[in-house]
Amino acid sequence: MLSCNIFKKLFNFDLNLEFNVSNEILVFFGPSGCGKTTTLKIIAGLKRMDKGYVCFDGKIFDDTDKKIFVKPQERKFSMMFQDYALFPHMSVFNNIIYGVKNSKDKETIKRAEELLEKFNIKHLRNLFPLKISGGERQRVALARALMTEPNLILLDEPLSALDYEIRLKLGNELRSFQKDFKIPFLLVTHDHEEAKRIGDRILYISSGKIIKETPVEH
Ligand SMILES: Nc1ncnc2c1ncn2[C@@H]1O[C@H](COP(=O)(O)OP(=O)(O)OP(=O)(O)O)[C@@H](O)[C@H]1O
Repeated sequence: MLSCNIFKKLFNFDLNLEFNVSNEILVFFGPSGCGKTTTLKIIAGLKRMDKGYVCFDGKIFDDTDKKIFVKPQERKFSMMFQDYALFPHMSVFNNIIYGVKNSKDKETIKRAEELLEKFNIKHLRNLFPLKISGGERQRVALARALMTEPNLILLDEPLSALDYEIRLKLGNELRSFQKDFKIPFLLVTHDHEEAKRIGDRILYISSGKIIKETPVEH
C-alpha cells in the first residue's frame, strides 16, 4: 500500500494531501492547475515537497522529518507523463524495453511482444516515435510503463490524446491490467466520466486539497 502525506507551497495555494492507495485504481480528479501532476511527481521522487512522507509497503521513500529521500530510479514506481516522454532516437520496441535490466532475455522479449499485441501497436515496432500519431505514442508509453514490472503505476492523463472509442477500450484494459498486476494504480484525469469508468475510488481535488472522496461501483 502507498501512504502519503504531502505538503508543498505552490504559487497560488498550498498542496496538502493525505491519502493511501491499496491494490486498486485511485483517481485524482480535478481542474487544471489543482496540483495533480505535482503530487505524482513528488511520489515518483521527481519533485521535492516541503513537509511530509511517501511510504510504500512499510518502506520510507521520502520523509522530510527523518531526512530520507530515495532516488526516483530506486523506487520501482513507473510514471507515465502527459507528454509520453518517449526517446525519439529509439524504435517503438526499444522504447518499450528501455529500463528493463535484461532486455535481451526471452521473458523480456515475450512480455514486450504481449504488450505490443495488447496495445495494438505490433505493426509499429520498428518505427520511431516521430513517425507515429499522438494516440499511438500514448499506447507505446503505456506499454513501457507496464513493462518494468513496477510496484506502483502513476498515470498522468494516460488516455487524453485518444479517440473516444480507443479511450473506452484502453480504459477497460487498464482495469484488467490492474487486476493482473495487483499493484496500486494512481491515475490523474480531468474527465469525470473517465474517472468513474476506470477508477475504484475517486479523490476530488481542488486547489491542492481533497474536497470529496467516493468509491465507484462497477
Ligand atoms: N515550481 C513551482 N513552485 C510553486 N508552484 C508551482 C511550481 N510549478 C507549478 N506551480 C503551481 O502548481 C500548481 C499545480 O500544478 P500541477 O501541474 O500540479 O497541476 P495539475 O492539476 O496537474 O494541472 P493540469 O491538469 O493542467 O496538468 C499550478 O497552479 C502552478 O501554478
